[in-house]
Amino acid sequence: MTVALLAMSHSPLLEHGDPGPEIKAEVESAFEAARNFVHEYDPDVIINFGPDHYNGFFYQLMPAFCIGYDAVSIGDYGSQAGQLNVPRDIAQGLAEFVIKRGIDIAISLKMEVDHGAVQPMEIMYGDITAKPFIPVFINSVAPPFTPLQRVRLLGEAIGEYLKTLDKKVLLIASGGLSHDPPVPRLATATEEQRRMLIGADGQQTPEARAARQQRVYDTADAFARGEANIKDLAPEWDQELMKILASGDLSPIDSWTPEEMTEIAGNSSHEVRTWIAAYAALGAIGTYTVQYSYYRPIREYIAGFGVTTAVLDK
Ligand SMILES: O=C(O)/C=C/c1cccc(O)c1O
Ligand SMILES: [Fe+2]
Repeated sequence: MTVALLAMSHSPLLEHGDPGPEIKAEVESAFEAARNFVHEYDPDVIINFGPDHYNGFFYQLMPAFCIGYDAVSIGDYGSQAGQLNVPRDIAQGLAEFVIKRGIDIAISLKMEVDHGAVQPMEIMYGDITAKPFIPVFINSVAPPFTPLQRVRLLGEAIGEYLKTLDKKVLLIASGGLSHDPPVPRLATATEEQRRMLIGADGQQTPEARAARQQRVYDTADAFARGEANIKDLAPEWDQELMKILASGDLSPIDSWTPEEMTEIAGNSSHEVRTWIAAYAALGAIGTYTVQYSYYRPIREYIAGFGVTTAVLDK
C-alpha cells in the first residue's frame, strides 16, 4: 500500500472568469505541477473527497457523509457527464470498515455527483473515467454541518482502511477554500429555490439550471469589479488552514465552528472539509510532507484558490 494526496480548489468559473494572463498562467502552472505529480505517481485507485451543490444530495435526505458504490456525474457547468468507474468491492469494504469504526456514513448504490467532485479528474486526466474512483461525499454546502472533528475522524478511519489495501492510492480533495458563491440557501430561498434545495421536482430543468449558472457567472463578474453582494475571500484564514494541514497536526481545527467559518470565510468555506478528511486519512497512515503548495485569492473564480500535493515520509 502507498498513499499520496492532491487537494485543490474547484471552480465552475475556470472557463468563464478572466483574472488576466499572469494569474491564468500561474493557475495553469499549478495544475501542471499537480498533473506531473499525479501521473508520475500513477495510482491504482482514487479516493475522491468531494462536496455537492444540490445536484446529487438534497434536503429531502441530506447525509453528513456518503460513499458511492456506483456513481454518475450529472455534467453541470459543462463538466463531463456519465458513469464513473467505481470499484464496488473496494467502496463496499471501505464503507463497512468505516462504519465499524463508529462513523455513521451513508452509502449510495446510485450516487449523483457534480462539478465539485469531478473537476480535479478532468483537470488531471481529461477524463473522469481514467482511473478507478471511489466518491466520498462530504456535506459542505447544506447546513447544519457535522463538527469538524467528525470529518477528521472520518478521514482517519479511511486512512486505517487504506493500510489494509494492497494498492497504490491517490487521495483527492476537491473544494474550498474561502468562498461565498451565490448557491441558493434554505434560510433565504424563494419558494422555487426551496423546492430545488429539497429536490422536490427531481433534477432541475435545463432552463432553471441555465438561469442558476448565469447567476453565478454574473456574480463572479460583479465580484471581480468589487460590486458583488457576497462575502469577500479570506486569504489569511485560507493560509492558516493550509499551514495547519501541512503541519500534520490537525487537532487545532477541531474547535472551529461552522458558524465562525461561515462568518469569516463564506457559506461555501465548508468545502474545506474535503481537505481536512483527505489530510487526516494521509496522517493516519504516517507522517507526511507537503511537496507542492500554491495559493492565491481569485475573485474571478470566486475562490481562495489552492493546490497542494503531499506524500508520506519514507
Ligand atoms: O453554482 C454552484 O453550484 C457552485 C458554484 C461555485 C463557484 C465558485 C467556487 C465553487 O467551489 C463553486 O462550487
Ligand atoms: Fe464548490
